[in-house]
Amino acid sequence: MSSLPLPPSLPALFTPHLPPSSSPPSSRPFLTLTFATSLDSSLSLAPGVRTTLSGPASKTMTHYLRSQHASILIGVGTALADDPGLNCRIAGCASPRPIVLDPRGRWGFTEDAKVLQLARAGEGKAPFVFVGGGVEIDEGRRAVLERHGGKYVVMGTDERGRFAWVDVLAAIQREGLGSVMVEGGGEVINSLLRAPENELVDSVIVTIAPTWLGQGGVVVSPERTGEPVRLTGVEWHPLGEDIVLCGKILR
Ligand SMILES: NC(=O)c1ccc[n+]([C@@H]2O[C@H](COP(=O)([O-])OP(=O)(O)OC[C@H]3O[C@@H](n4cnc5c(N)ncnc54)[C@H](O)[C@@H]3O)[C@@H](O)[C@H]2O)c1
Ligand SMILES: Nc1nc(=O)c(N)c(NC[C@H](O)[C@H](O)[C@H](O)COP(=O)(O)O)[nH]1
Repeated sequence: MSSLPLPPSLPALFTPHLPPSSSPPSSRPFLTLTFATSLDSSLSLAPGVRTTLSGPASKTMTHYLRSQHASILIGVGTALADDPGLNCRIAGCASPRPIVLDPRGRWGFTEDAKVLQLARAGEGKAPFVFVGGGVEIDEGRRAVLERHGGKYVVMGTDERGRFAWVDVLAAIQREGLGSVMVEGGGEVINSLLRAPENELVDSVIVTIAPTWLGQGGVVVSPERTGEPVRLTGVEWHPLGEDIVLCGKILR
């Protein structure tokens, strides 16, 4: 796969918003929430539809962000819709460990999944798939995953069949992964932006693309469980025709 050139100015712009390179041991991983949105707050044209929003410059930034995290997390809806690679395509950069939240065991991947193709080629890592305790794991699929260096991680779920975010972060920490870049999709982002879960978010980096996707898209708009969620310490960085918003959630 062709690699993306890293503009020399990019790292300095984003370093203040990324996991510190050396820090005292922490009780949970550093969490960066990052995604690309349209002007009408959509992530994609419809659930299950892969939709390109980032232009080339902000896409390179996303790959740089991937290189700066130990892990990258998506929901199974994104795994099913996008068949993502979840690696870093900047030459010489380390790829993060993909984590897929799949509480009901819906992800029926084969070894043709892009993330596994990349792992086989040494261009990425195989995923850790977090499944709910009640899921009957297909042994063939478990073997495929483990052959590539991935695995299933079994987790408890709440009455709605969800994982608690504190449990997700504790499991990531147990795997020795000190940081996580949460990339989407809609359910994952909205469940993390609501209070009190948003206390777990250390940094927010949003690419805003100059387009309206129209009604019917997968929208970022968290359930209102407290005060409006506002960013502070904000920086706006134009990248190509997009603008990238960085900040921290105001406590
Ligand atoms: N523009 C972007 O940056 C971006 C990023 C990612 C995905 N997307 C798009 O978003 C769409 C997918 O979004 P979506 O909302 O359908 O799916 P999603 O990726 O958020 O996955 C939803 C599923 O993840 C699991 N999940 C989510 N939160 C959980 C929690 N707290 N505990 C346990 N499980 C949890 C559940 O099984 C849920 O059904 C796709 O169209 C994709 O292309 C866009
Ligand atoms: N930054 C960003 N801009 C976009 O326009 C877009 N659609 C995504 N979507 C994020 C989601 O996690 C996708 O699944 C991966 O972007 C798939 O991409 P890869 O195959 O891993 O390169 N992310």
